[in-house]
Amino acid sequence: MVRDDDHGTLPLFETKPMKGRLAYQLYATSVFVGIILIWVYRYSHFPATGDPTGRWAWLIMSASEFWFGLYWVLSQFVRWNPVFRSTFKERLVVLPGIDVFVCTADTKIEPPIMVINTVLSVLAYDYPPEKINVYLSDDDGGSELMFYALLEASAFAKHWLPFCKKFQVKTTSPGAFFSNVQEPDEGLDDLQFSHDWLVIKKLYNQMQDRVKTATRLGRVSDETRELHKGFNEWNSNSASDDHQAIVQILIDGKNSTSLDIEGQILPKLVYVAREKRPHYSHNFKAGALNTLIRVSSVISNSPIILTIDCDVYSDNSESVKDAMCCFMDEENGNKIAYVQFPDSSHNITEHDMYASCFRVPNELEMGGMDANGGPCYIGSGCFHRRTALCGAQYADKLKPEWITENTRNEQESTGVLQKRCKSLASCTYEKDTQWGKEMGLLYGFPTEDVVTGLAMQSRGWKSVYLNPKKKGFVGIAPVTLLDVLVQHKRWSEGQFSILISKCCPFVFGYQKIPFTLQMSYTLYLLWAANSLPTLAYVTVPQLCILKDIPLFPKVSSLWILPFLYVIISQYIYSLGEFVICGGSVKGWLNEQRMWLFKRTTSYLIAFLDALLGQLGFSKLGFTVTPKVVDEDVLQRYKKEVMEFGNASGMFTGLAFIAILNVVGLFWCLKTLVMDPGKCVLDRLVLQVGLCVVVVWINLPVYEGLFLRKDAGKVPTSVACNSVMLALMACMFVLYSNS
Ligand SMILES: O=c1ccn([C@@H]2O[C@H](COP(=O)(O)OP(=O)(O)O[C@H]3O[C@H](CO)[C@@H](O)[C@H](O)[C@H]3O)[C@@H](O)[C@H]2O)c(=O)[nH]1
Ligand SMILES: [Mn+2]
Repeated sequence: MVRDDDHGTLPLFETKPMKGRLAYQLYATSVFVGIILIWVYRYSHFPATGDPTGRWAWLIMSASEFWFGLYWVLSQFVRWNPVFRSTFKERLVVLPGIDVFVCTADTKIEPPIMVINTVLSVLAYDYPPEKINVYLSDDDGGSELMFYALLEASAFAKHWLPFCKKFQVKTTSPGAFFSNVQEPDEGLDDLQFSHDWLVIKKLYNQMQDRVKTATRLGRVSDETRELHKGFNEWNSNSASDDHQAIVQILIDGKNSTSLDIEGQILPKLVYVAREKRPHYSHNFKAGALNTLIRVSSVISNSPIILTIDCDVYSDNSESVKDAMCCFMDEENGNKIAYVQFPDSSHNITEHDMYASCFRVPNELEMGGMDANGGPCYIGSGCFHRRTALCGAQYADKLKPEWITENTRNEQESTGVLQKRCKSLASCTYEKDTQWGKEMGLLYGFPTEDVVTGLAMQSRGWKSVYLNPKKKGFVGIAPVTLLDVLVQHKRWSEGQFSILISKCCPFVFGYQKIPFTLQMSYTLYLLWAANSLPTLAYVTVPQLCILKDIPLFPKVSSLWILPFLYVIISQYIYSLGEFVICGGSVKGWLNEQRMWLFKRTTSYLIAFLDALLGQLGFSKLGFTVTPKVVDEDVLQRYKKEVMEFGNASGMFTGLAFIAILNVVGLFWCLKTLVMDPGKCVLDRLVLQVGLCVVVVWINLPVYEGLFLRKDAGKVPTSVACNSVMLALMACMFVLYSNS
């Protein structure tokens, strides 16, 4: 650390509160008053007599609104007082070593060429190469494809790293770099750059062709297999769920083969495929990461660990230094367990049709969590303190050791070392140990990340959120509606099962983390629980229109005011918040649609699955999100045309709701025309308004149901089922007694 004689030690990062919070706090208080008035209205206007259907409906509406009110209160905890951090990289003097963990699981939906781009992007960090160690975990270890691709990457790195260094390239994923930076053609200064650019681009293309060809063929040629003895680890019996442990150090960082073309040392690069056997539970990504923690502890044992997914490349070569500023800060660094960067994607379309940007959480809510004790860990783009990740309690007095020793014996040959690592990657190694419980990533949840972050905070550590202008990490967002819904099912199920397990923030974090942080976590852990009230809100009032049962105050009643105030002001606020965070109005509308879609499908299934799981009836799974799709699907995605081309039950649910709301709207118009004396608009105005909003949100669904002809339309079977279900529900309500 820099010693400044006048000021003592200068801080390496600073924290700034968000401006204009008082105005927000006043506004939020007014909304809260509105919410209370709504609750009062529900309670005081309960229809004590009359139609039991009406009473049930009223009860359901009251419960839903009570829930939404409480959820709104929760959402204030991440909005009340967000903070933002910035770093002073130039003040850094000590640079600790770092181990980077990249996980991949399936060569079919996670193409090796994408994975090695991610690996190359971190190899080329603007950081001393002897301090970088990159580990790739291949959970598809039955095939040698990924190993082959990594071998190609290790050769290409010898050209790529000097190039990045020479021209201070920030986007160090070659694929992304060559698609962003077109060949420079002007200016004498650029002569050298143009020349090198062409040379490297050619090398990259050749490598890409070779890797893609092998991927397409699904195997590696015999000549290629001769190139490296590591290929001998695979034999004809290897299957992705049945193979021995494989550890191959591709770049050792010690000998003459670990130099780049300019004679500079290269970072270490290690391929790891943990042992897999049928009938053993492998604990998905959490298990993969724990294996890497152990293997890396023998080879490099760096004090800092970065975890990223195979599609998430580094887009800012300075992120390591940014993160180190937090850890190394004299005053506050000591208590930080992890530094989380936001999740962003490079394939988002203009208006973000599937709301994959997480705009408001990234730009605002994570800062709110940071103020409350630290952001949650979201799996990718997160730097950890090794000891904290391995289960250490935070201890005030303990000074961290930045220069750590690994257990590697200098005389030990690579072969012997690899063998030692293999035993750490075996199926049985974790038996009767604390791995997955007290040590490393926690097992038993589809969102191992969130629960592990919470565990670290509950051991007394803090975390920090860094969101510099130039994004640190960029991944791939799913490009079909079903993939998005399935991903959200995994997340919301994982989150909800944390809440109903012993890892709940109120139990796990009891007296360990601040109350405000417990509440912030709860906001996300309760995603799934939003499904029931939302489902009620888009079905019950609609069905009640058919029976002419009013569920909201009349236009002529003063009680309508709190409803209007809360609804309108919250919509305007949410739009404003979204736009300030960098979104468009259409993007916001898309977000509202996805919000409805997720709550009525993914979250509902997740809610039920999590409960069943808690009771021991359902087994844990992890559906890996596809990172590649067919060309015509991709074209539709680029044109922002929704993809329904799958006979999924989730789509039946969506279409059912869409149709029900149209029926409600028509019924109301029918009464208006045929029975003007009934004053439907006065009595049912909010209900009708609700139908209008839901219908409007669902316009793409009707299009997919009735108008489109392409392969992405709603399949006929889904359309028939949903229409039938909706009509049945209406009939049932219309012709039931009372
Ligand atoms: O058995 C498995 C399954 C997955 N993965 C890897 O885990 C990562 C995340 O999987 P993905 O399908 O891309 O899930 P996402 O929904 O995109 O991932 C988010 O959510 C996960 C938790 O649900 C976190 O682990 C991730 O970091 C976070 O980006 C990928 O690199 C996979 O290769 C494995 O290594 N082994
Ligand atoms: Mn992903």
